[in-house]
Amino acid sequence: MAKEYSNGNQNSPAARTPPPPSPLRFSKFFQSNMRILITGGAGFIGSHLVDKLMENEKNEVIVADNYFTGSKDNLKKWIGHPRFELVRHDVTEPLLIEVDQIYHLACPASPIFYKYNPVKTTKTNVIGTLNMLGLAKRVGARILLTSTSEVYGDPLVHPQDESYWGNVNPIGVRSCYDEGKRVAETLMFDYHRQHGIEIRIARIFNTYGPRMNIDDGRVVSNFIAQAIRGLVYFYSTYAILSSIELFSYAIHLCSGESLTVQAPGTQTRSFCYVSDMVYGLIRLMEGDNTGPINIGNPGEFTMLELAETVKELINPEVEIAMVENTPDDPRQRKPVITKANELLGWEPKVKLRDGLPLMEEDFRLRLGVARKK
Ligand SMILES: NC(=O)c1ccc[n+]([C@@H]2O[C@H](COP(=O)([O-])OP(=O)(O)OC[C@H]3O[C@@H](n4cnc5c(N)ncnc54)[C@H](O)[C@@H]3O)[C@@H](O)[C@H]2O)c1
Ligand SMILES: O=C(O)[C@H]1O[C@H](OP(=O)(O)OP(=O)(O)OC[C@H]2O[C@@H](n3ccc(=O)[nH]c3=O)[C@H](O)[C@@H]2O)[C@H](O)[C@@H](O)[C@@H]1O
Repeated sequence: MAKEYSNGNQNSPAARTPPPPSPLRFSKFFQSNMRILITGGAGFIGSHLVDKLMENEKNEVIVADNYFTGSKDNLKKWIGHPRFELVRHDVTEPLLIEVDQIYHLACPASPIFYKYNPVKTTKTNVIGTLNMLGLAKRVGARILLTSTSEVYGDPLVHPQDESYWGNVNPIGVRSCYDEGKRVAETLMFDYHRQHGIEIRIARIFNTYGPRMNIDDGRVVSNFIAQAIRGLVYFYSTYAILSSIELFSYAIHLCSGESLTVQAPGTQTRSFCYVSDMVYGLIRLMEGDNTGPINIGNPGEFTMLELAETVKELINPEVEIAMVENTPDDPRQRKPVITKANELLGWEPKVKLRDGLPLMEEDFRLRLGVARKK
């Protein structure tokens, strides 16, 4: 029987019937494993999601990624595993594959990277999402889109709940990402209403943790790398010139890296640790709600507060420098997570002060800088 959808195309009830799952699922000899596609699975959040989903022996995980901002390194522990496959694939091209669930993450997330080739970013969000919805429709898979708090733009409502429609510049340098994700959300709901596709939309707020690209450009990864690199210079100089400490310190101040706070520094963000995020995404995929649902940590910090916290926890010697900002930078951002709480039973567990040191360990390892004894 045709399923009823509140905003569906009333002229075509047949079009609203969800597509049947692949007949393979009912085959006598077919394994009952859940086949899960993660687009963008070689990236920061995607690779943590892979780790979590691979813990369940009933899951087969397939990653499709073009490695623009992701890396095989993030998945090296799974390469060769019988329940894991890695495909070099650009989502702007169609993908023929048989799966039960699709976590659609593919899209550069750091402003530096999504602004690098804005036309490609829009294509990834629009054509890429269209292709993944086409795949979901063909095989009857459930699809989750990782949308973003950037759909709220420079919000005039604070904090932001899901009913807020946002304040987005449609022609600015960030629009390829913000408007791209907004169209991606539109496509998700139109496929849901028109074709009965099972959809889930997560609006992710700034997420941080191990495996972020060191030169990613996002604020937490920048500050941690800058704090550690500041130390390298200080400690190596200190080691060579230990008898003239003052001279060494002066060189450090002149040449070491500073924490680059983009002006005015009073803009706020809310930072969610990656394990909390992954848990939220899985809860959303497994639950009954389409969303959109905010997933983020409501703890709100100015960028100056974040810099002070990184300085205190990682390198009390590092300087904080005020630098020029980029256009259209949102001035405030904090999620209302009542929906996630009530509908998914989800809330974040890791506080910023606990998450930053976990990330520091990973950055030290990759930068080759041990903590000073
Ligand atoms: N990290 C955050 O704070 C945050 C916040 C809001 C939304 N999100 C969303 O979550 C998702 C993952 O973000 P992330 O922080 O892990 O970013 P990331 O850049 O580390 O990962 C994105 C992945 O997508 C891949 N990719 C990019 N374009 C592609 C294409 N055309 N075809 C195939 N693969 C492609 C990249 O190579 C990379 O592996 C993105 O959709 C992003 O918009 C992230
Ligand atoms: O959570 C989200 O929805 C979005 O958040 C981020 O976008 P943004 O908040 O601009 O992230 P950052 O580049 O980390 O910037 C955060 C703030 O830090 C500031 N910043 C950034 C870098 C830096 O070195 N110093 C600094 O002060 C920026 O001006 C900005 O105000 C992500 O990069 C997007 O992918 C994501 O969709």
